[in-house]
Amino acid sequence: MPNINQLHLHNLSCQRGEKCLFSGLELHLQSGDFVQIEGHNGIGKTSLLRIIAGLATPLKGTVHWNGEDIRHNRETFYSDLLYLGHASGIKPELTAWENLKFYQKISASKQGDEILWDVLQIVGLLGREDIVAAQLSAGQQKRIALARLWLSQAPLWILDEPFNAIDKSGVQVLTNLFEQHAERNGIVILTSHQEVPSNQLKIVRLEKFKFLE
Ligand SMILES: Nc1ncnc2c1ncn2[C@@H]1O[C@H](COP(=O)(O)OP(=O)(O)OP(=O)(O)O)[C@@H](O)[C@H]1O
Repeated sequence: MPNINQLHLHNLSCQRGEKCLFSGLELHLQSGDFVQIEGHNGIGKTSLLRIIAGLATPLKGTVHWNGEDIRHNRETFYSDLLYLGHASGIKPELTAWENLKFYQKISASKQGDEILWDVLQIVGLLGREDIVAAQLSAGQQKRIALARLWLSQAPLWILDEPFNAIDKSGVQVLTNLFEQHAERNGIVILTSHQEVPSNQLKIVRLEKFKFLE
């Protein structure tokens, strides 16, 4: 039986510029949770994801991963985390294949090339693997970035708008992957401006924690 992973956000407040966006945010998540952070444009969804990923500092509060404050335990936390932000993080001068190979190398994966072909097929880029990313469409570039999800061993996935530029069938394939990841002891936290076709999804409404002046 694998250990249960736990993420605990305690009393989080966030300030951007002069403005306090949210305060007193409490959230306990554990393996099996597939969560969407919801709220209107500008409420602070990206800011919250960046705080959870340790990329931004909250005004107040803490993020604990498996009982440890992420500020005191960065190495373990980052090896357990896959964060995909708005920017795709792919290298435009490399081909789709080279981008995946590069990711495989930096994540010290022991998997061989075979899985890269499988993943290229799943994300619909087989046959386009030799084209440099800069010459692919926005949706195809996004698919290269998302292909990392199939190569990742990290239990915690934090995904900012993973469905942007992705067509309807792609949204379904990704949603199925997120459900499977949660079922396999993982945690998925995402934002999305489109509906997520899953009945396993839990919604966290950021309005509930909006800072009222
Ligand atoms: N670098 C920055 N400096 C100051 N304020 C910022 C900065 N980046 C964002 N903000 C402000 O912080 C607020 C929250 O931005 P954030 O991107 O977290 O919102 P969001 O809920 O993800 O929005 P969207 O749905 O439009 O993606 C916005 O009002 C924005 O103007």
